[in-house]
Amino acid sequence: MSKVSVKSPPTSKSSLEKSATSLNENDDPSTTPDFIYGGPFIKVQRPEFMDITTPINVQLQGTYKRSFAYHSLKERFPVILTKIIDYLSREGGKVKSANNASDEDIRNLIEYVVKLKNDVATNKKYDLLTVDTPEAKKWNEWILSVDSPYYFTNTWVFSECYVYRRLREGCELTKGLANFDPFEDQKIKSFTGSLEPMCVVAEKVISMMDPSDKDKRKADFITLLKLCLWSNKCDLSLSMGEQVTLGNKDIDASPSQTLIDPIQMIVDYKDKVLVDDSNKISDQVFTKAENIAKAIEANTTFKAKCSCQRLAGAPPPPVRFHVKKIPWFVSDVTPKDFNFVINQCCAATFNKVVKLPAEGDRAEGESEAPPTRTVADEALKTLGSRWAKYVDSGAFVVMCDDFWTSPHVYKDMKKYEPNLYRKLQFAAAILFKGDLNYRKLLGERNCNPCIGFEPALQGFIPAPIIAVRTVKADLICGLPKGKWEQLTRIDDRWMETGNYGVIQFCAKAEALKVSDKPCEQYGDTCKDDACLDLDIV
Ligand SMILES: O=P(O)(O)OC[C@H]1O[C@](O)(CO)[C@@H](O)[C@@H]1O
Repeated sequence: MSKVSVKSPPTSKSSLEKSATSLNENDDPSTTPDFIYGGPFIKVQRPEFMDITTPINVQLQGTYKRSFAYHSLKERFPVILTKIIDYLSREGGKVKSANNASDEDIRNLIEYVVKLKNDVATNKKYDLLTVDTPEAKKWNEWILSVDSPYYFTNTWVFSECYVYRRLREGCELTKGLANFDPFEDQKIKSFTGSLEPMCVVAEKVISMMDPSDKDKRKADFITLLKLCLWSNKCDLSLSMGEQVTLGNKDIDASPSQTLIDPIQMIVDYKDKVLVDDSNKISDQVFTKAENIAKAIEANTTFKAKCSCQRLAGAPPPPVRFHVKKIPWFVSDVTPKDFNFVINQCCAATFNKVVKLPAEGDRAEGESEAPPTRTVADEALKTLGSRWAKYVDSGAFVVMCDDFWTSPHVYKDMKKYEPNLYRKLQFAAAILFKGDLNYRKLLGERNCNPCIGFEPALQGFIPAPIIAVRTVKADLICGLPKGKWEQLTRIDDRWMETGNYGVIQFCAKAEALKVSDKPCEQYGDTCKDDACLDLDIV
């Protein structure tokens, strides 16, 4: 079996530049240098830090001291960055030999991350990026265009994305660590620590591949959506790098542990799904899929058309995975991670006898030995091989557009990346997984939790949108009246835990208009004759 390999993009490097003035939350704005330079009578207007949660209809930001943005910038980022510093200090030898790097590279990167950590914690001004790439130049334009270029007083999503982009620059500026992934070790541990639930899920997925009737296929699709939802709990940025296994049990070799069964977890967590559009999604995707299948059988020539009726090029392949070009939010997938997962599944070795939970009222330890189950790697290896074939045949395509690692929210894609918006228009549906995607779908705006999903998207609907998200940040939409208040009364931090989820769907689609941005090739908008694929972001 040839190893799967989707290409990673090139990187480049240059020297570091320093600049900083800072506003600390305890500083009195009237005594900061800007006030003095501005002359004794020109008061510098800066957003104050307020001891409140994020107000309704404003963007998440670190100045609200009871917000998750403030907690993340003040408490979580130092932990995430300290883990990298500790790892480089402890495992520098391993990192050096794996990357053909020098002691100086390790020292420079540690120094860079220490400065970054201090800059975030003390609310320094953003530094400009100094690597000389077109993408870095775009970042500098964005940095120079924000109203308040400080970690706590700019939107949280910009500051958070900026920190991960700076981490990348720290690697790019070294000689030997240009391709080093500071989160690789944590991601590998997370994978190997999840082999048991993955083997359990693989057996279920393999069973779905047998020929079956439409109702069973739709039910299976809904099961896959819910597996996608709850696997999102395994997010290393939320856990700050601590290993998270589904079912939250330490996995050890002895059979004393009961089975970690994500399929059962879907049932157990049923009431935690606050919005469940999975039936509507399943209907929409199946209808589209059947139309495509009929068209293919009838040898239809799929044409992607501009509204000027000229061909806009061959339609895209069926399934597209939009991954991240650089290491991002700790557990986000890069092309290298995509290859790793498929190759590791193909070569998985796992075999364990686990106890099944005691049934009925028979307490554990009664005379009969509790039932057990052998969890083995066969199904996972079969699935891995099938996925490898899909990559080789082009049925799976991996893409990593710069836009996904930019600080922009999705309603601004038409402005910053209209061709990506246009590419997405071909899709039967676009599945956005995760909390950061959800924040960007909602424009990082703490909207009224009861407004519908479509209005919350603020015009970002290149194709039908599916959002599958465990709730990890303080914004949400589509809740039934009173639900938000009910959950907040029980636990006012419920939105930061990952213990609740939504599966939301907007069936509408809105192609780029000429007023948005003419098609570069044909001076008009592109429309597609047939939706061919599912985009997974
Ligand atoms: O992997 P996901 O689900 O996008 O999680 C990333 C999200 O998790 C956090 O890192 C922690 O809540 C957020 O800052 C970010 O929105």
